[in-house]
Amino acid sequence: MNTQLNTMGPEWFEWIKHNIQRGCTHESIIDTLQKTWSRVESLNAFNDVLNSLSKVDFKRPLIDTATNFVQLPDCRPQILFTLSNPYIVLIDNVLSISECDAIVLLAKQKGLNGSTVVDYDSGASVVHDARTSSGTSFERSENQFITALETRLSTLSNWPLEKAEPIQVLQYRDGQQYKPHHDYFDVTKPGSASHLIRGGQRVGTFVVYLTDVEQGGSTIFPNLGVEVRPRKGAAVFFSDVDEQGKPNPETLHGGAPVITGTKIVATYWQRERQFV
Ligand SMILES: O=C(O)CCC(=O)C(=O)O
Ligand SMILES: [Fe+2]
Repeated sequence: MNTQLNTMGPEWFEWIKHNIQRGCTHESIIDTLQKTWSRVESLNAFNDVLNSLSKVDFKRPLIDTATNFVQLPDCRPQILFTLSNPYIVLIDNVLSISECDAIVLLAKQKGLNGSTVVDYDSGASVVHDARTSSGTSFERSENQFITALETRLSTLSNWPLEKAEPIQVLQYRDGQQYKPHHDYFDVTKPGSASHLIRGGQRVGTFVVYLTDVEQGGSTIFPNLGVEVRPRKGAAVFFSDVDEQGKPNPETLHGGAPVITGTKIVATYWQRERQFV
């Protein structure tokens, strides 16, 4: 590890770029960097170079909203609302009522535990009063309902399911909420590096409503004055990044407290690259 007060000079960035382009494994590049630099310095530099390479022709998940319905092989979701910047789309009939019930049942059978948030400094998952829901996560293609949901969301947004995190199910009741936050990782925070290395930035978020809620529980976008009320089987999608791939602070959003009823959602976060 580097003990002098050096910062990584441009020759290191060139070296990383050269090695990525000649096909070295990411692990081997990071291992070599760590012989001279700390883990966080190494991961940050590596992520910076990888990002600068992928931004040349940046693409993000997008939903085809040319027509009001999207014909998928096994269902026909309906577009109800769009906003261009930040890019938000509200889609109804992503899941049928019985599919919602099946996913809720499967999630409850697994057991719902206190939700966590990412600690900015360490990157660890920690329980925090900003997020009081409970939840569980499914492995990719864990069962027929999860596979159907992942396939629909990836087809709808033209983004392969390999570039997404496994689906999580969250439950909120009696005042539980998720205070406004961003889903993207703050690249200036040391705790982000260990997340970014697993597939790059979060570029798309789906929140799929698995229950109707009597009162409260909206997905809120405080900077936009937009509030999406939960509707069983519907989903809200938003791009966490702008057209250039830069994290978009206007995507600030939260889950408002549930006042009456139970809100259960499935979340699906999409990454720049394959999620590992
Ligand atoms: O519950 C919601 O409406 C939003 C959930 C959310 O923002 C998240 O899980 O990151
Ligand atoms: Fe979120």
